[in-house]
Amino acid sequence: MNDRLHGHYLSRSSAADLCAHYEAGATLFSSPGHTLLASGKRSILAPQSGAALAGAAASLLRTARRDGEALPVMIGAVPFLADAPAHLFIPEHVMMATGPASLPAANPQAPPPRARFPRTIESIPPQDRYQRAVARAVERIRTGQLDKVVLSRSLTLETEIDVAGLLARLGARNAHGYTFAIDLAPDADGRRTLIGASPELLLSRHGARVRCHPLAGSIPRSFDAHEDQRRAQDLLQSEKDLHEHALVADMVADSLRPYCHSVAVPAVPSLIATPTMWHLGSEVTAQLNEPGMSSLALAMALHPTPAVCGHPAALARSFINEVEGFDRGFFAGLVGWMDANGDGEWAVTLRCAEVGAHSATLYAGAGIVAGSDPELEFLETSGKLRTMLRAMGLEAVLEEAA
Ligand SMILES: C=C(O[C@H]1C=CC=C(C(=O)O)[C@@H]1O)C(=O)O
Repeated sequence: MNDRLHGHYLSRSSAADLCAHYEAGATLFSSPGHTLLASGKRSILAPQSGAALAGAAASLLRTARRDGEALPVMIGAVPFLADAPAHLFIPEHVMMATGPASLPAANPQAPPPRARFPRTIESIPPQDRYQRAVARAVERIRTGQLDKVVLSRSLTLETEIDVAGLLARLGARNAHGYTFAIDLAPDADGRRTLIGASPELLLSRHGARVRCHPLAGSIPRSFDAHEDQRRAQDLLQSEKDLHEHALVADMVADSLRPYCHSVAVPAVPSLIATPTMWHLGSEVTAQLNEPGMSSLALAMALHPTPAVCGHPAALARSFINEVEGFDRGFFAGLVGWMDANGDGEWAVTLRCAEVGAHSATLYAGAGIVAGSDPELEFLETSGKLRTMLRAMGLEAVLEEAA
């Protein structure tokens, strides 16, 4: 972020202060580098197709600047599907601090909150249908019709969620990731919040410096330290996971090349740990050719990567549409912010839920390649759902949902 932003527009709070001041209706985005707390909506971007989104966002930021806003920032979420409406806005007030929004007072080892068990749990698709869809995907991949597809599932819980408490716990447990709570347009039932803790940076741009950190290839963690290490080492050597990962890292690098030079991809991926999962990750760096290409424009050029859709993308998207059985909405899209210079950070919208007044819908997916095992892929999605369920104090929901 532009250093001038520290000067006037944004106050000098600590990231922990900002997280502590979050209340339902505000918007917070936190990365390892920056935390932004926004309130009010000065202007909301009108619905746009994916191709027109970045241009319209830049133009709204220019208008805000012309109207006297010294350093406007746009924040919000873009859905998985290019033709579904994004929710991006310029807030009335933004406070920004350096560093992630982990609350020192919130101990990651502390017992989870005592939550009331949901009145109903709806799993779409249920386990048997999810596993059949994986088996069908594997067959298509083996016959050469697809290389990879990401199949996901959703879990809708009828329950009331304390969004501020949930955000504080997510921030405390995922300080290395991207924690967010985006106030969405309310529906007939009231306020809706997109909340989560994603481990995956789609793209950041600061001046000419561009960074992406694609993840793909995963295994759930174990409470047993020895077993946990064994799983991590297996993942690093798994041919299936290395192939699944390479499809994403190569595609990210190829998508940057028309706009960037010095695109660097590590020769081998490294291990990335979240409290519930091990992942393979590659930090891709590049230098931007055209200063006019904003972080959102670049992010949209990458989206959807094979970490959330598949390869080839159009075929994977139509297979997802055929078999998943629910609307992904903002899940597997992007979430983040951008300033009027085009600098910004966009994370992949993962390990998240859309929370309404009386229900929450959680999402998780897994990348399917030729070597995928349907039951292991289902267990992988359960591991990913644990990020949200553990912070909600509702891990027991997984047994019920299976
Ligand atoms: C689709 C998800 O994860 C993606 C990101 C990291 C690893 C993934 C995997 O190994 O399948 C997925 O591609 C999710 O968390 O719901």
